[in-house]
Amino acid sequence: AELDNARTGRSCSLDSPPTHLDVTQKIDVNPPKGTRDFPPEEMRLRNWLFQNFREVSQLFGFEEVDFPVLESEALFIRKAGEEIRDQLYCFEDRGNRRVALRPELTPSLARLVIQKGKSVSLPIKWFAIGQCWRYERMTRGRRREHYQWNMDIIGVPNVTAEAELISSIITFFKRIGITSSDVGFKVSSRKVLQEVLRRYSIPESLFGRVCVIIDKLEKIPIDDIKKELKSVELSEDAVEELLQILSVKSLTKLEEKLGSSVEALADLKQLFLLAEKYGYSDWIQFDASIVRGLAYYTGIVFEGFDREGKLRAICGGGRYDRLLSTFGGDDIPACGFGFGDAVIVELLKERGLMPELSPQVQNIVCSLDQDLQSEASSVAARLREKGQSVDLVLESKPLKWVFKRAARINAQRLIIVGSTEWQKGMVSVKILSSGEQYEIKIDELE
Ligand SMILES: CC(=O)Nc1cnc2ccccc2c1
Repeated sequence: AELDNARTGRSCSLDSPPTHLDVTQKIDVNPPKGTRDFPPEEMRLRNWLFQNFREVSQLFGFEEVDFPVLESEALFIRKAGEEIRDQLYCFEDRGNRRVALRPELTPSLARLVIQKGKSVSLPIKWFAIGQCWRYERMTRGRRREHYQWNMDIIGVPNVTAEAELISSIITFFKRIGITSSDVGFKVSSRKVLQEVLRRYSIPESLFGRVCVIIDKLEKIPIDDIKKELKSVELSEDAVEELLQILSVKSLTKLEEKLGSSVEALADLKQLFLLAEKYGYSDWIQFDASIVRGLAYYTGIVFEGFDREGKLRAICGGGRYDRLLSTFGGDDIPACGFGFGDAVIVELLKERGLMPELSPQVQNIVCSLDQDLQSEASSVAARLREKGQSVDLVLESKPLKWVFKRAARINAQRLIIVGSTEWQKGMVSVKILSSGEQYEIKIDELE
């Protein structure tokens, strides 16, 4: 059976994990290709970033949610030629189920909204911070995982929802020192594309695919774009008109081209008016070429970009009014955004805005005398009961060693349990920043 299991690959490589007696070859201590460890310093930066994500989400009254990193593959099978589909980290589990590591959070959120159905009242305002995965050939040496912050508003049809989402991202940027001279938002609406396709009687069913192709503008040669558009039966004229419209950079020009009756125009005008009222007009600009690469967007789309043009999009989002109904749910309007943990760090480095995060501990407690180790433990316990953080030195070490460690962990106070002081029911304290030193009764210590 064991051999059989091993052959079919049903069991992991070893039935029992190697014990200390089994070590023959050294294991690879690096994490799997395209993935990262988070040692303390990197973890402090990640926690700082996520804390800001959380505080902004709560400032906007959003509730936190989360979902399994593993989902049914069916959640992400969209036939629109999206890159996210080509790189799906999917496999067959031991129960022969097709599953995937989530490449994004929105489909899981949609699934949970439908599952909750009538038991949650609209509008829903949820946020999540979750690890997302992709499997791409390591030829490109890119990462296979990243963390995404998502905020979504479900059940609000008008653009006040998109205006609110953009406001929350700007609030985040401001909190970490990024201004509208560092970053802007390109805003458009897919209803512009929809209108052009309608005028050339292109079937609605091709809408998602056309958007995915258009999103590759500036990423692949224009001729390939034209070829791909032709492959979805767009006529020469339709392609020309499409590319014409996409180069429009002002709402007035758009109105000239499309006429004032188009819904896209009304949405965009209202969004820019709301931006004015929020006070973030200088952060956003209309740019018809913005379509985003996810097939399910149906209306306003936006992306945060670095004005120096060195980095890839920082974040992006938009309206996806049809996603819930494609999952068999009711026709509920929805919009949201995703904000990755990679480009933002590059931007902070570029702008010299990386935070100085060092480990902090209030006390380091040690005993200089082997027999007083347990007394040191009781002092540590006492301080911790009072909510004081303590790094307890767990084996007898020379004072020089303790000072070195105290400096490394940034301890504020050194508490020494020494026999002479202990006889008097006291310990000696040293404030490491000032060097001030004094003795204190144990039960006065706090
Ligand atoms: C810059 C970066 O790490 N991007 C990235 C990394 N991993 C991903 C994984 C899933 C989907 C998108 C991803 C995007």
